[in-house]
Amino acid sequence: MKTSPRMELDQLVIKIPGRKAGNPLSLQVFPGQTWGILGPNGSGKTTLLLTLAGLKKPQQGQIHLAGQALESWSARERACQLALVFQQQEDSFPASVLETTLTSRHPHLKAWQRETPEDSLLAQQALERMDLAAMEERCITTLSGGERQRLALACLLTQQTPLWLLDEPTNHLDLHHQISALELINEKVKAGGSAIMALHDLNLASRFCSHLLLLYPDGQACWGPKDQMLELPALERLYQQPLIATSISGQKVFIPQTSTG
Ligand SMILES: Nc1ncnc2c1ncn2[C@@H]1O[C@H](COP(=O)(O)OP(=O)(O)OP(=O)(O)O)[C@@H](O)[C@H]1O
Repeated sequence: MKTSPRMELDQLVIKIPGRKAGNPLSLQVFPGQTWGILGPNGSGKTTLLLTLAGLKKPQQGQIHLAGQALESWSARERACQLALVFQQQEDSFPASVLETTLTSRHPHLKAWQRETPEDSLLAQQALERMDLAAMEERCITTLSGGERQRLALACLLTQQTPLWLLDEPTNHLDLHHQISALELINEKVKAGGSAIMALHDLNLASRFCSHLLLLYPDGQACWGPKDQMLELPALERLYQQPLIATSISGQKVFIPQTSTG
């Protein structure tokens, strides 16, 4: 049986203030795929993710989520389909780590319904997975940058959606937690989920993405399976940065060239 795309972009043009319309994006994200969005600062990665989340209107084109126009989903139904991690987490009030994680179950509950013991268990398991179990009673305003990012990932996990949209998921994370976050995403995708994430680290993109979308600051774009996208000239043009390409254990690795070599 043919698998249906989890998300489909059809001639999508995002709105970037002061920039002329970029290349229309037409691509399909299937279960089992991790798409990386690569591009320099200001190229539109966050704007694209916000547009895919339904939080910004596109300039033109269509987005389909699970076969249905994105705008036709109610906010609650949409939150059962896709979960987000964005760069700045705004906390509306000083709740505990566990309470905050539990709010990710709300899209799955009826308006009057309280969280069940199963919801609490899911939240606690997610906190455990993100090494935050010992902090579940802490007020979120006391967390460090990396701990906050891990909390955002724990919330994503607790929301239990088939699609994850992530804006620089490794932001603020130490090396161990960067890899553990990306392995979590991989695990989710291997189990039939899908992820679309903006990344600045080419080597992590090479290792953890199946597909890449390259966004240029002038609005040009190209996309496809990662092996076709990880070509030196295209990447050097993307970042305006000379690179050295090598391979370690069959994995492409890129090192920025500096004026000293
Ligand atoms: N409300 C706004 N008014 C004016 N310009 C905006 C506004 N929102 C975004 N922009 C501009 O749109 C462009 C794309 O921003 P976006 O945050 O999507 O880039 P990005 O690729 O995610 O960048 P970074 O790598 O720095 O996170 C940037 O030049 C930004 O300054």
